[in-house]
Amino acid sequence: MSLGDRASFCPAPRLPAPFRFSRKSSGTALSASLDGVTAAFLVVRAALVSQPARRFILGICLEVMDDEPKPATQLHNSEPLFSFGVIADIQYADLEDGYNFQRSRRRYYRHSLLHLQGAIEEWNRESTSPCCVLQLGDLVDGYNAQHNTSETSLGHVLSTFQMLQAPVHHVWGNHEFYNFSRDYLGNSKLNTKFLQDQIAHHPETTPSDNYYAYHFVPFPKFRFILLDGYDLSVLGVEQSSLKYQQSLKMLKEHNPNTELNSPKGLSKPHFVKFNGGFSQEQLNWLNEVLTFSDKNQEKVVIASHIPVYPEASDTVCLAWNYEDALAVIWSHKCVVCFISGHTHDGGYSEDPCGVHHVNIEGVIETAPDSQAFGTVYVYPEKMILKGRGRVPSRIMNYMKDIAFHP
Ligand SMILES: Nc1ncnc2c1ncn2[C@@H]1O[C@H](COP(=O)(O)OP(=O)(O)O)[C@@H](O)[C@H]1O
Repeated sequence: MSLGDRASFCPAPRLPAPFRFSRKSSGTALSASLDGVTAAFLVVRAALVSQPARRFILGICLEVMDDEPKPATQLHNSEPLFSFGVIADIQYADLEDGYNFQRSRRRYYRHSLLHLQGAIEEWNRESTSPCCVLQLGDLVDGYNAQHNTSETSLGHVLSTFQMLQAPVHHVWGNHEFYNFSRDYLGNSKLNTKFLQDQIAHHPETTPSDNYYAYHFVPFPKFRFILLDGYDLSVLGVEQSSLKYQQSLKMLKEHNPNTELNSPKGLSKPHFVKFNGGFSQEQLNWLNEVLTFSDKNQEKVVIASHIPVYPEASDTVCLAWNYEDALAVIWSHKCVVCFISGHTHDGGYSEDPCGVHHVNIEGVIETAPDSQAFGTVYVYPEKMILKGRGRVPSRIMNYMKDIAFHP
């Protein structure tokens, strides 16, 4: 990546002094205060130091600019090639407001449907219609199962989605599995695999039916990949199945707690029942698709319910084998961003290989007077996420140099 790419978004005179930077939008991670002189020094230094350090320093500068949501008009004034919508963790249930497990965040079960409706109305009003919407999982809340309202609630959410003038791609989250079995989901409207694209003469890029993942091309040279973060999971699968047994073994090896949803005392707190992982079979498939995308000089967007990059997420929310997913992603140069949900608090970080990890703030924990969704505008040299409400706007530049091989 040339200095020019980053520096155009990080001019020294615009750096506030002192300023605060954060690796996570929740503000719970690395943060520091630097004065303006130090900031200017860092920018100059960035041109001189090694590539990884340069990326890190310039990444900080970019994040400083990204901390405040900005209107899209201030970010870019030419027409995008295309755009797409993102929304996460709607978790609808016809229930009074409640709280998360720690009782630290209010959950607006009923209002989440109105938030979705508001998002759809805005996407439909956009001058450039989004080519699609990525629904990042947890569409209906697990409480529906206890109230016998799983199908009714799913029906309400899906009929709301029918107002959308663009196709929606559904990712599956843990709350899908609290309500439905994997077999049920596969036969439901939440299975949007029929929207996948096939790559002629490359059968290795066709996903197997053992996991719910696929890829599609919304615009020439741009490929979107939906991943199944509950491919290895004890949720939604028959206890007699081999996958259940393997998943339970993996979970228990890292989590000795009686309550497997509890991360208490764990050195790897993401080994909890409400997370899951990627099978080697799915990772091999991902590797084949990314290999094709590299050769075909494509830019790739990956969508998953569960995040894979610790700096951008609450560590308790990461995929069990997030390191394996990162190793595949980092061995290719085509991936621009990894967009996920699950954390509800959101988060962002650019990793050392220039992949932007974006966790979209959850609708379910969004107060009625706010919003939580976004539109990503795709340009030849970058993507710009225009966040609404508590979703911050982000600039995601493309890497121009070769892939980093860990
Ligand atoms: N620290 C914890 N200890 C025990 N159970 C937990 C803990 N955190 C979450 N859970 C349980 O895990 C499940 C998923 O938690 P929830 O907060 O609903 O997930 P999500 O963030 O996906 O909405 C719920 O049944 C919840 O009660």
